[in-house]
Amino acid sequence: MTLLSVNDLVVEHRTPGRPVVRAVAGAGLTVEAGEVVGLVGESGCGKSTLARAVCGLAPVTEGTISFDGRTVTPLGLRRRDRSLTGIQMVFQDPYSSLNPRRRVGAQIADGLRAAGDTTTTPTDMLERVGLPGDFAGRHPHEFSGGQRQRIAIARALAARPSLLIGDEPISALDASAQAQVATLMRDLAVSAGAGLLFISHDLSVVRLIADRIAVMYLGKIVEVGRTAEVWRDPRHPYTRALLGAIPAPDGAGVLPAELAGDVPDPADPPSGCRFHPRCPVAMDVCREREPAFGPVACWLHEPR
Ligand SMILES: Nc1ncnc2c1ncn2[C@@H]1O[C@H](COP(=O)(O)OP(=O)(O)OP(=O)(O)O)[C@@H](O)[C@H]1O
Repeated sequence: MTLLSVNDLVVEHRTPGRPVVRAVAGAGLTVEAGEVVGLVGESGCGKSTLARAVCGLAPVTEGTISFDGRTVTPLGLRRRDRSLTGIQMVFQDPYSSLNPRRRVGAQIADGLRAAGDTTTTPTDMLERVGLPGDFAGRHPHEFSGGQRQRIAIARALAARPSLLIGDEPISALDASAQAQVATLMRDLAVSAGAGLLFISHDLSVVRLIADRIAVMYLGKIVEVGRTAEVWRDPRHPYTRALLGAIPAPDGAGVLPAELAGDVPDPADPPSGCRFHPRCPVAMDVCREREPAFGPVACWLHEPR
C-alpha cells in the first residue's frame, strides 16, 4: 500500500529583498507501508525542505502530497492531521524533538497517550530502543548524543506513526553509533508496519538499511531504484559520482573530479539539465532541455 505519494512538488523559500529559492523544484517520490526509502544528495539539494513540506512545516507552492490515500496539499499535513494519521519526524539534533526540561519518561508517555496505548510503558519503549528502562526518570542533558537520539526515536515510535521520517538522524552521532541507530530505526519502523523515509548524506548507511533509494540534485529527484540495483548499476552520472564519492574502507576514497565544485545556487539554477555544468558526459541537449523523469532524469537514458 502506498503510504506517501509526493508528485511534482515545488517548495519555494521567500526572503524579502532576496531572490526566490526553489529548494524543491518539481520532485516526486513514494513510500510504501513497511518500506524504507533512503533520500540522498549533497547538502543544500532540498532533502529537508521536501520532508518539512510533507509534515506541513514548509509551504507547498505547486504539486501534491498524498498520505494514506488522502491529498493533504496545499498545506501539507497540519499538526492535527499528523497526529491523526501518524507521521513522526526524528531530526538531526534530538533537542529539536525533546524538551530539555522534562523527564524523558514523561515525553515518551505523551506519545503513548496520543496513540491511545494504555499497555506499553515508557520503560518498555526505552528498552525497545536498547536503553535501560530506569532512564525514564532522567532529563535529556544527562545522555550522550546517541542515547538522546534513541530516546527521540522511542518518543516518535510511542505515537505509533504509520510513517517515520528521519531527517539526517545520524549525522551528529559518533561513527560507531551511526549504523546502530539507523538499523534500529529501520527494524522498529518495519516491525511496526510503518514506512521510513530516511534522509542522509551517508550513502553507506543508506545502502545498509534502505529498500529503495531516491537521489536528489538541486531540487529534483534524478534517480530512483531498488538499493541493490542502484549500487550495481547506477544510471545517472550524478548517482555514479555520488557512489564513487563514498569513502573507501581504507580511507583512500576521494571525491571524483566530476563532482568538484559546489551545488549551484537553487535561486539561479543552470539551464537544461541542472547537473550539466558538473557532468562529465554532458551533451548539447543537456544544456538546452531538461530531461523528463522516469525513473532516471538523464538524456543518456532517454530517446531524443
Ligand atoms: N528557510 C529558508 N529560507 C531560505 N532558503 C532556505 C531556507 N531553508 C532552506 N533554504 C535553502 O533551500 C535549499 C535547500 O535546503 P535544504 O535544507 O532543504 O537542503 P538539504 O538537502 O536538506 O541540505 P542539508 O543536508 O544541508 O540539510 C538550500 O539552498 C538552502 O539554503
